[in-house]
Amino acid sequence: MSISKPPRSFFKPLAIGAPAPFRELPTRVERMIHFVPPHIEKVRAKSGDIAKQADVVLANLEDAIPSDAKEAARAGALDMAENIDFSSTGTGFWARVNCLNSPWFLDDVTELVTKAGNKLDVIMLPKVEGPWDIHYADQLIAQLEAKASIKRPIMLHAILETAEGVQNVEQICLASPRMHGISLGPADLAASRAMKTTRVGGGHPFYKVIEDPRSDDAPRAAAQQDLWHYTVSKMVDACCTAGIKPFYGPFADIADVEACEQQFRNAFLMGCAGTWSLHPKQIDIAKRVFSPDVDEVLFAKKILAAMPDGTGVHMIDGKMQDDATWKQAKVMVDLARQVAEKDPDLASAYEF
Ligand SMILES: CC(=O)SCCNC(=O)CCNC(=O)[C@H](O)C(C)(C)COP(=O)(O)OP(=O)(O)OC[C@H]1O[C@@H](n2cnc3c(N)ncnc32)[C@H](O)[C@@H]1OP(=O)(O)O
Ligand SMILES: O=CC(=O)O
Ligand SMILES: [Mg+2]
Repeated sequence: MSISKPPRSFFKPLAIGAPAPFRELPTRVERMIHFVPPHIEKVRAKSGDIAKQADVVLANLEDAIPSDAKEAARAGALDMAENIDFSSTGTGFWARVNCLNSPWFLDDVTELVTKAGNKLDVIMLPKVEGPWDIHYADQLIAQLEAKASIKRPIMLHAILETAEGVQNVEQICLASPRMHGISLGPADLAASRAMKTTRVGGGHPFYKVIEDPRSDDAPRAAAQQDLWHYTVSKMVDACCTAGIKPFYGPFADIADVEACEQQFRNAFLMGCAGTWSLHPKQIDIAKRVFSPDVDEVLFAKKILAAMPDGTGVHMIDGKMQDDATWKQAKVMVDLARQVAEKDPDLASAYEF
């Protein structure tokens, strides 16, 4: 016997008076989720300007906030909700709460939902291990939404950062209509898996493939491989099956902008919708990488124009096109249209 909810119940609010969950995710460009440490007044003061540049601004209450600054960070997040105008730029406002087994989770969620619930788009939930974590947070948020008469449902975004979470990622994605997406958490995940790296995201010089021995005894060529390929692939498939969005997570070598850009680009090509930015200079990198390439968009537009009903076979610039490549082109052009609405320069480059 199945223990999943009957289809008619899946979209019912979990508390009387709570808003009904979204049936479709709101259409939003979310190329980067910019992390702000809200307990630092100087940085918080800049987050109004950051909100004009970033697609999403997130008040971080979890890791990177010292335990004696947790209350200050929570108060800072409420201050951001009250004093920053996110709506005029269509910028998302998110908060990363402390994890479920911490002493701060309950107060984080209670205060955020009851005091800032009409401003908050998404709660990011760290260290999610299975669908049971989502069910608990889902029910609690619904009760608080009802109590505070919140008008629109607050979504949930899980971080994939434990071996158990990776094992259960499909059920996590399908656990609730409140789910917005999943981000890869390579630091906690590396620790959970006992991976032998101190890096946060990106490659590792010791994780590589080398060419066969050479007859001239010359040094053998080697190329670093992607430590995160398996997890990102699994996350993308699980998210797309559930109709939610996959994201890359943090890249902590702030000075190495080239490696950051490459890690972001790999994630973009594999299907991720966006990434995290930890430092202002990562915002522009993410914007560049997660906006589709102009030449690819122009080529995709040619495919759509050549096959108005999306069927048949055509040759364009020497390349075979058919119903499948039409769908690939549509992914590219649909995203370009969304990006173009936010970015007039790209709108003209994409020739909309
Ligand atoms: C594994 C994980 O969980 S990752 C998620 C948790 N980690 C985080 O959220 C980290 C967020 N980022 C930060 O705290 C900081 O960027 C740090 C600690 C990484 C680096 O900070 P700094 O050494 O101060 O960086 P730097 O000196 O280059 O900063 C340049 C300017 O940008 C500002 N700045 C730095 N980070 C941010 C940020 N995230 N948002 C807004 N402004 C920022 C600084 O205040 C500074 O401003 P100023 O020139 O007016 O003084
Ligand atoms: O929270 C993020 C991580 O990499 O851990
Ligand atoms: Mg983490």
